[in-house]
Amino acid sequence: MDVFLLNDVCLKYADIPNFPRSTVHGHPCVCMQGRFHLVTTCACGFQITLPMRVFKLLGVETVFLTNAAGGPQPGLQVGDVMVIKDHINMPGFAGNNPLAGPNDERFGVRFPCMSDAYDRELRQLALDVAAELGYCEFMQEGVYCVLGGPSFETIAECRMLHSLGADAVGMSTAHEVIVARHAGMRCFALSLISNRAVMDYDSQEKANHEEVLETGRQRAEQLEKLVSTMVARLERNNNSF
Ligand SMILES: O=P(O)(O)O[C@@H]1C[C@H](O)[C@@H](CO)O1
Ligand SMILES: Nc1nc2[nH]cnc2c(=O)[nH]1
Repeated sequence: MDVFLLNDVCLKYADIPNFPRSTVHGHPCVCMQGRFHLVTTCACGFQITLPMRVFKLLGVETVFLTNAAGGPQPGLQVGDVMVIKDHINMPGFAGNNPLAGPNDERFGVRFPCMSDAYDRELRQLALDVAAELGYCEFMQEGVYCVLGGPSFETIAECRMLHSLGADAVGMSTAHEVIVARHAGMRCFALSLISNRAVMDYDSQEKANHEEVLETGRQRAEQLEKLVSTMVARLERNNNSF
C-alpha cells in the first residue's frame, strides 16, 4: 500500500485528493514510500510532482531525494553513490517541464532560477558525513540526466548523454527538484549507480530492473545511515548549514 508519512501521521495516497498512484515496484524512500515517474502519467510532469507541493503546504523546508541511475561516466562503478550537483532535464528540451502551463503564484515565480538547484551546503554535508562514516571509496559527485523512460537507453543514446556531460542517467528526481525549487524548498539528491550504462557495441551487458533493485538492496543500509546522519545533523543545527 502506498502511504505518505509525516512525523507519526500516515496517510494513504488514495485518501489525498488528486494524488497520483505509484505503479513501479521497489521505490521506498524516507518520507514517501512509492514514487511517480513520467511514464506512469500523461507525461505532463505536473501530477508526479504534486507531492512536492503537498510537502510545501505541510511546512517542509528541505527535500531529500534518492534514485537509482545508470552510469555513462566511466569513472562511476555499480554501487557508487553520486551526490547530484546538477541535472539535465532532457524531456524539458521538448517542452516537458512540470511548471509548464499557468503559473501558480502561490508557490513561486513564473521563471524560477535553476542554477542553484542542488544545495551547496547540503552537498558538502553529505561528503563530510560520508567521510566520517568511511564511505569515501564509493562516494562521487556528478550530473544527473533525466529521460522519460520506461525503456533503458540505446548504446548511441548513452554515448550522446556522456558527451553532453551526464554522469548518471535515470527516470526521476529532476522534475521533483524543479517543482521543489520553484516553491523555495532546499534540495538534496543522491543517485545510487545501479548499473553501468552500456557504451560499447561488443558488450554483452544489458540494463535491467532486477539489477537495479539488487544494487539498491546491497547499498540500502549505508544509504540509510548516510541520509539519517545528515538529517540528524540538520535537525541539531535547526535546519541550517
Ligand atoms: O525512481 P528511480 O528513479 O530511483 O527509479 C529508476 C527508474 C525506474 O523506475 C527504475 C528502473 O530500473 O529505476
Ligand atoms: N534511464 C535509466 N534509468 C535507470 N534507472 C536505473 N538504471 C537506469 C538506467 O540505466 N537508465
